[in-house]
Amino acid sequence: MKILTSSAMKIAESIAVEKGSSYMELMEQAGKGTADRILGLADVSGRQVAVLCGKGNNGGDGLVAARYLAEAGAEITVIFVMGRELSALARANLYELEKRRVHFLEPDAPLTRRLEAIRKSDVLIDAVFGTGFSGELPAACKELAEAANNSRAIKVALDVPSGIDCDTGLADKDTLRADYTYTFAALKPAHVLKASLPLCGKIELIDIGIPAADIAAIPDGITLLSAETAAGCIPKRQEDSNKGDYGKLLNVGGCVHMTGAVILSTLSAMRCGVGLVKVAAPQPVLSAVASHILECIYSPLPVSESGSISIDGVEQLRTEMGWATAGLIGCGLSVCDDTRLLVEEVISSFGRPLVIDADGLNCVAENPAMLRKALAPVIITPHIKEMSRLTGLSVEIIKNRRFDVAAQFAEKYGVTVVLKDSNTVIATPKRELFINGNGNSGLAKGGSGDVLAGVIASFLAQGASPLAAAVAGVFLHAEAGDMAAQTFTPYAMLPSDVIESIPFVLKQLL
Ligand SMILES: NC(=O)C1=CN([C@@H]2O[C@H](COP(=O)(O)OP(=O)(O)OC[C@H]3O[C@@H](n4cnc5c(N)ncnc54)[C@H](OP(=O)(O)O)[C@@H]3O)[C@@H](O)[C@H]2O)[C@@H](O)CC1
Ligand SMILES: Nc1ncnc2c1ncn2[C@@H]1O[C@H](COP(=O)(O)OP(=O)(O)O)[C@@H](O)[C@H]1O
Ligand SMILES: [K+]
Repeated sequence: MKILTSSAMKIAESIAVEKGSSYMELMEQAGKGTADRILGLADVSGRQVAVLCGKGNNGGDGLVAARYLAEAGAEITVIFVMGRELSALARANLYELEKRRVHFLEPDAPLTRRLEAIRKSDVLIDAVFGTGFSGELPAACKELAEAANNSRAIKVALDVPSGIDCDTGLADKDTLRADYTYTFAALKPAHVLKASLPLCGKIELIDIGIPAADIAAIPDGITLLSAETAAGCIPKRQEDSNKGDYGKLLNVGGCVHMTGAVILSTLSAMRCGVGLVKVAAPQPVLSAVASHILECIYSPLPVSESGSISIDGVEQLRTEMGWATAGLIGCGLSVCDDTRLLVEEVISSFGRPLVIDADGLNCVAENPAMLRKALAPVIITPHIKEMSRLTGLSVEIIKNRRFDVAAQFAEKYGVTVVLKDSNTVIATPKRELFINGNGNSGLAKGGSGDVLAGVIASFLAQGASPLAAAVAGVFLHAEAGDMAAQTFTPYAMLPSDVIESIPFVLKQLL
């Protein structure tokens, strides 16, 4: 399913108009679709319906819905929240509505009357702001928000609850909380982002006459990951095969202070079907790996004074790179002069697809241009803070502009970006964008990212394209997290439980 930002939505709108629809017709469909849904929820005849109406086209949608609900016998009160100077489309629909028996509470009506109308409403339609909103709710809206949020009415938000920026999911603390959000033509990022999702109630998509094929063709659309898409990206297995057919993954990482990361990524890679994993790590780390995993093989590397892989291991690493079909570097690696040099060496001389995670990325951060030296595709898997180090942008900017930041980095350095967060975003060098909606707060624990890196690297080693490996990996990892949370709760689940859940999720997907 395609998700459209506010600007992409405008493109969809203009394409629809070029093809013969009109802005007025689109608004009519949005308002009528809303009224139909409300009539499916409740018999409104003789009941109180309050419409909180803004100045823009979101308000216009509310006025159209009010007209249809008035025809169904509802007692309508329109409350002008932001004044009466409406957009041209909204104004035309206000003119139509004025011909009906409808109460209008003018902007200068006493606050008590407006609050009373909200309190006694059976259905409350939030048509103050839609895709045009950003920033903070104005005072005029805030003074009604509390009454709206405490109202016993069925609360229906048009497009997005007012107070939410539909592109970033940023929500004003006084956002009008909806029981239902009816959104038009396509979901917007706020309907998926975990910051705003809980404020939307039940989200329903209303067809306003823009064909799905046109929505799918919008170049700036963001694809929401689904089980079906992920399943299609998992490499196939043949009965007549041997371990050599499923790839050889070289997992370079670990230091004496961090032994668990490389264990988690190796285990998760093995659970996802790779034929062989070789762990290239300092000797003391390999002892820990050996006590946890029976099935992988080892390449013991010399240890530097700080307990990391020493640069003296570079020749051995070059030999191992010749053996592998894909690589993973960074889990528990640590950042020091030796590892920085090693990471640059691996990027510039490994001729196979490579996943760079965690400290591998921190080693790259000083000079991301080294990514351009890669001889084969690279996937980077930064969390927001690591992306901040890579780009020099603040965490806040990255969170608020996650699609642009991921897409621009992917394009600039020719890598596939897996920007991890409560909603992970995938961006390719061709500006394709994906977002993940599943997963839970139980994944917000040290080690979860190592599990994901192993999953993606495993698919890559088996021959999946970088995009397919990222799509399958991100979805499967979050789904395994959801399964682990069901058994253990988000509090108690551990990254190792996520690995234990992988087989069951694979069984469902395949
Ligand atoms: N796209 C489509 O296909 C279709 C779209 N449709 C509908 O149109 C909606 C989009 O309409 P829209 O563009 O008129 O914007 P909308 O959300 O009504 O608000 C704009 C107003 O809010 C203001 N404003 C913003 N932030 C503010 C703040 N912090 N504090 C105060 N004011 C603030 C902003 O002011 P400005 O920034 O311009 O000064 C402007 O006056 C969309 O969500 C859907 O419901 C449907 O009809 C079907 C077809
Ligand atoms: N609240 C959340 N909801 C869903 N997924 C989450 C949440 N918090 C973290 N995750 C996921 O968990 C993983 C955490 O990765 P990371 O922060 O790199 O962990 P570590 O480096 O400790 O292994 C990422 O895949 C991220 O998408
Ligand atoms: K709204």
